[in-house]
Amino acid sequence: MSAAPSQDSVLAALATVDDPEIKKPITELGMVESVDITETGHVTVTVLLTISGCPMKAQLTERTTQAVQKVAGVTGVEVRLGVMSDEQRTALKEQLRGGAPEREIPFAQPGSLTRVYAVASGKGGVGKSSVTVNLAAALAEQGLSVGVVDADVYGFSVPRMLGVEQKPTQVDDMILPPISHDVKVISIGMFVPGNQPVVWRGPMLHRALQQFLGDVFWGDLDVLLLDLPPGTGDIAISVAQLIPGAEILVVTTPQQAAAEVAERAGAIALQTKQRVAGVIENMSWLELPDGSRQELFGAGGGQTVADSLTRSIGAEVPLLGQIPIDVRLREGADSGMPVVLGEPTSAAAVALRGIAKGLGARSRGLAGRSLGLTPAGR
Ligand SMILES: Nc1ncnc2c1ncn2[C@@H]1O[C@H](COP(=O)(O)OP(=O)(O)OP(=O)(O)O)[C@@H](O)[C@H]1O
Repeated sequence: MSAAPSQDSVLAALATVDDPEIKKPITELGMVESVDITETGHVTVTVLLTISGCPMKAQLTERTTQAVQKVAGVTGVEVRLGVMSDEQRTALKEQLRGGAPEREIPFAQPGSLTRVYAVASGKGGVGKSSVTVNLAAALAEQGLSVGVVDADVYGFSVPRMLGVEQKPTQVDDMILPPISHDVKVISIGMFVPGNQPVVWRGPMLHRALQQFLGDVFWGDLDVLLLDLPPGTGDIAISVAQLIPGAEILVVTTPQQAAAEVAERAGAIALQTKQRVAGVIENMSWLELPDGSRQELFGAGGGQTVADSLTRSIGAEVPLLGQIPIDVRLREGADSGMPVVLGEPTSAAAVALRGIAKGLGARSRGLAGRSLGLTPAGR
């Protein structure tokens, strides 16, 4: 019988295993808590995860097992997963940053001229993503430099709607976003394999958003649109923390029930002290062949939300536009060609371009911002 393997040989094998997310050896990250080796060569490794909801558990366990199995004298491997304490996590974060300050988010800097719009809705399926991609494409068509962050982690659909198939390119620690229809796009969907659901919790979502904003090379953007998940969840609060100057665009349907929920999504601005740029009503009516309008989802929801937000926030929240139901909008979303570009004369495209024109015409915000100039003669 061969001799039992040494701790060192097992640790050397473990040093070849990367954390699937951070891509650094798990030994360097302090994720190996203990290695127990019996006389018969059975190895038990305890690996600490940063959070309990880590989506890569199975992958990490498999790779760790494989690495240790290769060590001479190992007769069996068991990998146990634990979770780091807050102190261990803080130490890890500091180690990863190497003492450097957290990467700055350009849009949160006092001199930033980029207008950031967080597109929110109360309910899912009201057309938030469709509105986001069409506004982005229309703004880019106006000649503005536009970026979109698909932060709708549970229903990321922006890449498909913009026809983006390529992955972002990584240069050192910088991520270059793919560009489609002149719009720079980044989505959580580009970082999960296949069509897997994202099961991340608040802190991980916050970190992902922070990376999308700080590590992605956006260049000098005129407008950045963020497609938020429906509701009033963690991401909306993260946006408020990371880019306090982001303005909120609320999307609703005309339906009263949808409007009430949309109002709550908009009212979060009260707590986060953000500005609500306006309300967009989608699926307002269906135009019939005789030119008459059928109001499938009722009427008035958009105006109701705008009025009630105006009252609760105490500042004018306008209804920016009404977008009719248009099968060409849906077809464009499915084929990756936004309706504003593919069918620019359709009623939905005209309405969307009208809203984009209003948003694009607003000057890049300078009011109250430092120009970084020093008076001459000082
Ligand atoms: N005005 C419209 N006319 C026709 N179809 C529309 C319209 N607006 C949206 N749709 C379609 O409705 C569906 C839902 O839209 P979308 O995915 O944009 O909604 P969402 O609010 O972003 O949903 P989720 O929150 O679930 O991501 C899509 O199939 C889209 O093509």
